Amino acid sequence: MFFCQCAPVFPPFFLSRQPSGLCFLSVFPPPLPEMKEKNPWHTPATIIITVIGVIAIVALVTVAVLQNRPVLQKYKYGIVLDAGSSHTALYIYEWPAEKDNNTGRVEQKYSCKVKGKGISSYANTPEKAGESLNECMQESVKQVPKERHHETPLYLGATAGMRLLNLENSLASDKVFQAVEKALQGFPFSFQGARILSGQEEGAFGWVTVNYLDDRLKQGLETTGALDLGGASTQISFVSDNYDISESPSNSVTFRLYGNDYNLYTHSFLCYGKDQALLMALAHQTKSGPKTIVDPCFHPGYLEQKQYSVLYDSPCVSARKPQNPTTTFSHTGAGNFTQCQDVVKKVFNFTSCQYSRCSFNDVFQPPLQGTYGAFSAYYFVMDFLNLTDASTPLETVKQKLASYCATPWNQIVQQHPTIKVKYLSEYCFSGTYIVTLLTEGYNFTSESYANINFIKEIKGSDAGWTLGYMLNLTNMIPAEAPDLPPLPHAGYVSVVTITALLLFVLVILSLFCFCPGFKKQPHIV
Ligand SMILES: O=c1ccn([C@@H]2O[C@H](COP(=O)(O)OP(=O)(O)O)[C@@H](O)[C@H]2O)c(=O)[nH]1
Repeated sequence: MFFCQCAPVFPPFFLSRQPSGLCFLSVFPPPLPEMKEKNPWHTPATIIITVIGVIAIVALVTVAVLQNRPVLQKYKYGIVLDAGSSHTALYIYEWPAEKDNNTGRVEQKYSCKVKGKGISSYANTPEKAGESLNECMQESVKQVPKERHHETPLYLGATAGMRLLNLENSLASDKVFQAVEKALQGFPFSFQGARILSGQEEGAFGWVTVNYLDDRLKQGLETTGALDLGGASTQISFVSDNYDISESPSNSVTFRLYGNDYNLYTHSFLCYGKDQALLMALAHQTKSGPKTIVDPCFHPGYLEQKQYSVLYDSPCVSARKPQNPTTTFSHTGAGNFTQCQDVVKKVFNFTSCQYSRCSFNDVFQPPLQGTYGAFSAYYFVMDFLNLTDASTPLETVKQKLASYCATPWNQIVQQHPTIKVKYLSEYCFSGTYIVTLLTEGYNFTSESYANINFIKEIKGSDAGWTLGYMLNLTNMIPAEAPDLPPLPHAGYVSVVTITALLLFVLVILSLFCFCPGFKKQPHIV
């Protein structure tokens, strides 16, 4: 055997012996004996487990997501027409279709103010009452998806204007309803009828609306009282712990909503809406049929010729019509808040009370309690006067009103060129009436006045009786609290995902710890 003794050399050169036995000088090192590192994670068992694990997790999470995925949201709708004394308003409500019996939140989608006056003003031309609704109704047809038209309930509720017309002339009131029903039946909705709401319903449904929108009913929180001021009537509704129903059962409305019992005090004062109250205040000043009245509730410099026949054309004042008055009278303003309050106080009867306590006109009222939402004309008037801020003390409200009433009429007209003169002229009276009704009438003090919030809407839905009315007629508020899933959708998916991942990690760890093959160090073959 011939051996080539390769002499040692210095790097970076190497000597390598070829199979022929010859030695070569090279810059490459001679190959080492073959070294193969085996990764234990690359065993077939691990790969199969990993693939199965990943597939299982993906499948689990997919099923969880798909099973509980909120289906493409579909909505249901309801339409309510509020036929008030001064105007009619239409509201469309919507709610998630799959939750219409309990948990779904009903929201106002659209509102439309009907042009012209309230339906009661069409007593002599009833067909026009129906026609007046067409524009808003046609818009509703566009607002509600076509496939929902036939199942969308449509209600018309009339309030104090129609209550008064019904008292005055029930035949005329029936004809107005016939015309309105005929018009509404011509639309593709599910018309559920037109009717006059009782004052108690108006008060109670206004209370339901406010507390529903505030989420107080579902959560069983202390409720908010509701103060509604219309043109022809006004309502006060609240829960009082000290309300003994037996003292005045006619003021009590009981509800069981979401598993809670409510004993609501409510009263509606017909003729004490701000328009009828103004007529009553004028009637007090024109008892003797004068040619001129100097009215402290109108601005200095205000002057308007008014007809006695128009002034007394309402059941709220007709009985007080003076004997043989002139045809017209001059209505001039004096702009004095304190004197205006004295005039306003005359429309209330504070002297007789057959109960332990009263508001006015011998009407029982339990002690005031909690906070109140004051809406409709309460809001319109106080918003115009810039007095909606709940932090404004009652004394400041009175001072601001006094200053506003004393402002000369020509200055007021100049400052508000876009507001109709008729409405503009009445804000001094309306503001004074609101403060007097709340303090002298309902007994709010300087302290409790701070609990009144003047509101137009809550979370995008108007405050008023219409939403509560629809919720009631569609059984949308259950008597008992609905059984809710313990977790919301997102929470459910998260829990399933995290649990699946934990399980996977656990399986891999246990394989690693308990299967000896997984512990082997890399080995050299
Ligand atoms: O944008 C508005 C809408 C209404 N009002 C007044 O608010 C009262 C609302 O009365 P509604 O017709 O609702 O009367 P109801 O039938 O409830 O007595 C009337 O005095 C209206 O003049 C207002 O000042 N601004």
